[in-house]
Amino acid sequence: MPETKEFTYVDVQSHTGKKDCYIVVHDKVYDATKFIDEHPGGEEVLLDVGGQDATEPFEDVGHSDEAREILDGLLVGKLKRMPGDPAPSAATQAASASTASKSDSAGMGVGLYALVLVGGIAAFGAYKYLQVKSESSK
Ligand code: HEM
Repeated sequence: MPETKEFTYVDVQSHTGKKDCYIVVHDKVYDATKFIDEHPGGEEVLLDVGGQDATEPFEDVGHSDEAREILDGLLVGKLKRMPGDPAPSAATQAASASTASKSDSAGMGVGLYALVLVGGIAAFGAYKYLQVKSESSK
């Protein structure tokens, strides 16, 4: 069962060559060796991330489902994080940070609507109040 095989970051880091290239995406370890020559995005980019966490560059490209299927086929195991490893969660964090900022701006949008709504209600209230006042002063 290849999925259950665990690699430390140090294990992965030793597979950086064109004939032996492991990459990490979302904490899973993939043997990209066979795919290097076939990669539509070129072999350079894969060699660049050989032995490293490629979650961020992989996701940045917006790879298709087909690309993800190919990736699944290259799975050799999962990453076992050790204390002191470069935190590839930085990539995950960056990804979640951008999601967070996206939801933040969504929150802003909702806040803006709420503001317009509250402003509208206040204006309507003021209008009614003035109307009643002018009625009573007649
Ligand atoms: C083993 C991991 C990877 C697999 C299986 C893979 C697979 C693919 C596939 C199938 C495509 C064709 C378009 C698509 O279906 O989305 C593609 C395009 C591309 N990939 Fe990857 N990719 C991998 C890793 C990476 C990484 C780490 C980068 C880093 C920058 C990268 C950069 C690109 C680029 C720039 C394209 C666009 C090429 C073009 O449209 O001219 N890929 N990849």
